[in-house]
Amino acid sequence: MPFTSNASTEAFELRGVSKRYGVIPALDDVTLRFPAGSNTALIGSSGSGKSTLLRVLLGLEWPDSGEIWVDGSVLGPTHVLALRRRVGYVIQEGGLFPHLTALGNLALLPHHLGWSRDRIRQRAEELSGLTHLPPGALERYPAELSGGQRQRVALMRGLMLNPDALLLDEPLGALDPIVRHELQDELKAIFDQLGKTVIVVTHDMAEAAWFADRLVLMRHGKVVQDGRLDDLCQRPADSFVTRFVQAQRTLRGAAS
Ligand SMILES: Nc1ncnc2c1ncn2[C@@H]1O[C@H](COP(=O)(O)OP(=O)(O)OP(=O)(O)O)[C@@H](O)[C@H]1O
Repeated sequence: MPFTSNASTEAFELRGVSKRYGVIPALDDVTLRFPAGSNTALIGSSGSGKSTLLRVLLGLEWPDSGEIWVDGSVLGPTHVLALRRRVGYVIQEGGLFPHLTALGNLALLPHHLGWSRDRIRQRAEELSGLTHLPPGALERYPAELSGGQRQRVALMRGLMLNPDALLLDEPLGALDPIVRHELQDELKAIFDQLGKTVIVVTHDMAEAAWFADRLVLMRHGKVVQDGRLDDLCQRPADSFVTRFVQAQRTLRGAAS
């Protein structure tokens, strides 16, 4: 089931989705649509349910109630393997296997799907160009790469199978400000170039607005506001949105 470019079908949709861990509501009656080809940033305080939202879209967790729709069909256990091949998932600090080289990490899933060594290397080299991974880095182990290089490899791993969508959970959270800034530019260029459905989780509103026109702000498992940066700043849905916006301290503000 390829992701459709038909505007009437959403790439992903949550319909009244709730998920609890014990007494904690990680997602509380969330309804959201993510059109094919759209870029969305999920923001919110720690523990507001952003990662859980990505995980239920991938079938890594199942909602207690409500439905997940992917490309016009309800997501069920039988779709999960196919879905994993069609959706690249990138997490903070990459989640690379330390005992495998960068290429070994990239090769895992394609190898399992029967790709030849040549095809895997060719795809890895193509993606090295796209993500600006330096020559020779494919042969190195994760511990021999910088944080930024590891994150590039993690992104490449997410892109290996040319997925229709990318779900990124704090992909730049662990990087120093200069590398983070560089990778923000590169990721944005990659999103624009590839035109995939992208959902990115970040704590940083400026980064969220850089990646996506649409910002979804969450709190205690609920969507508090869904709109553009301007809407959140100029027309906050409630006092939490105002506090969240004001908490994003600018350097200029800090210096004055
Ligand atoms: N496997 C789990 N077991 C128990 N509680 C969990 C589990 N996963 C998440 N939670 C809880 O569910 C809530 C939502 O967690 P989630 O990781 O989705 O939030 P988040 O917004 O991504 O947070 P952060 O920004 O800190 O990563 C939190 O209160 C968290 O402690």
